[in-house]
This record gives sequence, C-alpha cells and structure tokens, in this order.
Amino acid sequence: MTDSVLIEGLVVEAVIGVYDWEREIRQQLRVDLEMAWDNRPAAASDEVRQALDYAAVSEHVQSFFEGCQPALLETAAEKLAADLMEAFAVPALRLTLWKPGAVPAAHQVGVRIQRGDWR
Ligand SMILES: Nc1nc2c(c(=O)[nH]1)N=C([C@H](O)[C@@H](O)CO)CN2
Repeated sequence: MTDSVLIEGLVVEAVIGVYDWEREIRQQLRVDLEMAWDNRPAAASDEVRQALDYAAVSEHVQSFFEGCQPALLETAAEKLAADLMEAFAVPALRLTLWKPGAVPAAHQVGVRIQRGDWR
C-alpha cells in the first residue's frame, strides 16, 4: 500500500504516567498518525464515505483517551493502534505519541510504533 492518510500534532488530554501525582492530573499528549489506505476510490468518487475520514479518526482518538488511563506511553500506543485498526479497518499504521511536558530539558519525548501489513 503506497497511499496513506495522515494526522499530525493532534492534541489530546489524558490521565497517563507512572507516578502517583500523574494519576491525579490530566496531561497533554500529541499524536501523529500515518494510516495505510488506498485513496483511489475516494479520489474517483469524490465521496468522503470512500475515504478514511481523518476528522472521524481524530474524534475517535480523543474519545479513546477518556476510557484509557495507562501508566506508560507504550501501553497507550499499543492499545490505540489495535483500536484504530479494528474500528476503521486500517491495515497498517505508524503511530507516535509525544508527551511534551515529561522531561523539562527536552522539547518532547515519546514512543513510535508501526503495526500491520504495509504491502
Ligand atoms: N519509555 C517510557 N519512559 C517513561 C515513561 C513512559 O511512558 N515510557 N513515563 C514516565 C513518567 O510517567 C514520566 O513521563 C513523568 O515525567 C517516565 N519514563
């Protein structure tokens, strides 16, 4: 699959972190997503229902973090990837979760995973 649909810098609020104080607050995460998708049917029909709707995916990601309060970014990334692949029939994706405030001396820290079959 050579096509993809992209979401960059999506801001979400989440309860996430390994320390007790982090369980008491909501922190901002930023989400970057590259999702494998054949864009030709959408282009041929000019119909959003043929597309992987990035607005719908963005809403889904924001809702996901209302029901998921993991300790680790790794856990959040793994569960979100599986959730998106099932909910939107995405065959493969690359997902980066950034936690901008976590290490004050760093611009941001995060994790990146790639799941599914990109062929
Ligand atoms: N690889 C990871 N390292 C750390 C994580 C994480 O989710 N993945 N989390 C923390 C703390 O929650 C930190 O963000 C608090 O500032 C530390 N290391």
